[in-house]
Amino acid sequence: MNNDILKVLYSEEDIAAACKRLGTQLAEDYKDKTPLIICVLKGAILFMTDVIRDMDIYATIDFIDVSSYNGGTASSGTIKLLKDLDTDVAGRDILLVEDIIDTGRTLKYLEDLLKDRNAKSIKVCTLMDKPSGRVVEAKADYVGFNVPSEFVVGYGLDYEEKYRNLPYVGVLKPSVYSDK
Ligand SMILES: O=P(O)(O)OC[C@H]1O[C@H](OP(=O)(O)OP(=O)(O)O)[C@H](O)[C@@H]1O
Ligand code: HPA
Repeated sequence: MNNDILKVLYSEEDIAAACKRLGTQLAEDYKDKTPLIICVLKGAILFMTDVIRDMDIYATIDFIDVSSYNGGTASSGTIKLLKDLDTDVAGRDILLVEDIIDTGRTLKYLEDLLKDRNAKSIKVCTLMDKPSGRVVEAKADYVGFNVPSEFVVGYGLDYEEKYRNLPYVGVLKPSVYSDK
């Protein structure tokens, strides 16, 4: 699997430092609240489980599974809700945890859903933000890295459902795509 990687963008050490920085800031900002931390599956699974370790506050967690890339490198434009939350979000302070914001469509879909369900507040923490990909307006409150205009994999992010278990974020060799 490592042989498919052209270059590493963010190493394990880079990611650990970002998690510590963000987790510490989030703990400070939410110290007087008990937020509901929502992990957006599947991509955010590694990031969410790492960043919450640096948050010494009371919080509850839940998971929602939405998909629009269907394993490929481009957004289909249609967000499918694959698994809904178990928690009632009405009146809750929500922290959405994402791996990446690209076109912004997923985030817009989730924010609309949470507003419809009367969440008290909604903030967004993303490991990566790719502003060059934006199609709809979407903004994160906490960002680990601003990424260049490249398709990235690893640390939760996939290509054809693979590479999620890489401990770093990188870019695939072109041959991985053209071999198909
Ligand atoms: O800003 P956008 O263009 O909407 O892209 C961001 C979303 O795309 C990816 O999810 P994906 O649909 O690939 O599902 P996955 O997390 O299960 O891989 C990623 O995990 C984000 O949730
Ligand atoms: O660059 C990306 N990589 C993997 N999944 C994604 N979903 C949106 N952008 C990306």
